[in-house]
Amino acid sequence: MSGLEVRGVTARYGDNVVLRDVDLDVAPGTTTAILGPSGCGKTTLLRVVAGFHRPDDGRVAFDGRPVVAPGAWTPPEKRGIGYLAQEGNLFPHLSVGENIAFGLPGGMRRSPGRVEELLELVGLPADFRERRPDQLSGGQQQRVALARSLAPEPKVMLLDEPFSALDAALRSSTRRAVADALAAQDVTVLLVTHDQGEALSFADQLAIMRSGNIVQVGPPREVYEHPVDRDTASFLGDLVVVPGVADGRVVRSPLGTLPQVDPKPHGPVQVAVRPEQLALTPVTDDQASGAGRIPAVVRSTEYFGHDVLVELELPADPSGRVTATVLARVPGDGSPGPGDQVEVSVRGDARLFPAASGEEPERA
Ligand SMILES: Nc1ncnc2c1ncn2[C@@H]1O[C@H](COP(=O)(O)OP(=O)(O)OP(=O)(O)O)[C@@H](O)[C@H]1O
Repeated sequence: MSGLEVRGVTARYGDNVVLRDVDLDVAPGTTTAILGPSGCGKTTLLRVVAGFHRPDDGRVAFDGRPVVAPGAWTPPEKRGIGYLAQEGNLFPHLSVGENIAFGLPGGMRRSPGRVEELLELVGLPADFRERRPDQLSGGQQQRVALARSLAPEPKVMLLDEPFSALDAALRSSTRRAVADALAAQDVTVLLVTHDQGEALSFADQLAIMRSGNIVQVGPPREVYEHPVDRDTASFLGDLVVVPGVADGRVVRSPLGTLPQVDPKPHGPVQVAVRPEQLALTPVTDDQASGAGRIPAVVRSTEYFGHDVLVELELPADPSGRVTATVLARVPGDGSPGPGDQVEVSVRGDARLFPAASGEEPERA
């Protein structure tokens, strides 16, 4: 049984169909991130689950109990959900304690000590109870808003871009505090985001959405390493793509001859790897070229501290023509500089996608 089950949900605004036959299962007590470009329907899906938008078709069930189905409709306030949006929307005239107590059935008097418990759950000291929201940082405000939404002990928690208003440093510490609090409550979580790193690090399951459809669902690592198509692959992070020719056993490309993993197409393909899959070895005059390594020249570098993006030209063809320009991501210390000769090798598996129409494959 799923903590949250979405089946065949179709939804529209007027004539504009924004969800098309969406299916999604979230196991009880786990977190699923929905990731997709702006306007693909993420928030609408959250609104359907919450009961703020009625779908045209399909069903939604919590712990096997339908809340939307043909002939069944549970209003939002009876669904047992918590909702945390981008701005926590705390009541500015109430103290932190009063804000949290607002979410408690019967208020603070009925549940003595519960406000302090919830503050501790979200990693804030008990004396924050007396503060006003404007005496808190953005991240602390989001934690209080989370404590307020967790107060009624929801079964399902919906998070709509809850960290996007925070700066980078606050975002990662708030994200960790929120993840810990949610894990301790054993709540089923649906997170909407268009931050790839957030989706990959926060969730147990990742659902990629495009134009109202879920195109891939799986553990974050699997989706990152085995994306179903090129759009999904590039949406999740930098991608190096070169043309290649596959024979069912190996694929030949400017990145060398690489073993084929499933699927095993024949003929022209696009060969895709992540920049961090490209390993660089410096070339010295007295050194013979290593097996499986492709000579390349560094065109430029971009320094990010923890790593460096190295732009490389692969002059593999005998005429000296540049066959491809690719990016490698290497550790920040001791990376090569512009004009350096290096050798490139591919670590791990390359993904193969159908050749772009009209593109002539180049043979390495
Ligand atoms: N209340 C509304 N009335 C009419 N159209 C709407 C309404 N809300 C959203 N839409 C449209 O529905 C589509 C999906 O919107 P939705 O907000 O679900 O996308 P999203 O993936 O959450 O986008 P974003 O990441 O930008 O928040 C968009 O084309 C949007 O313009």
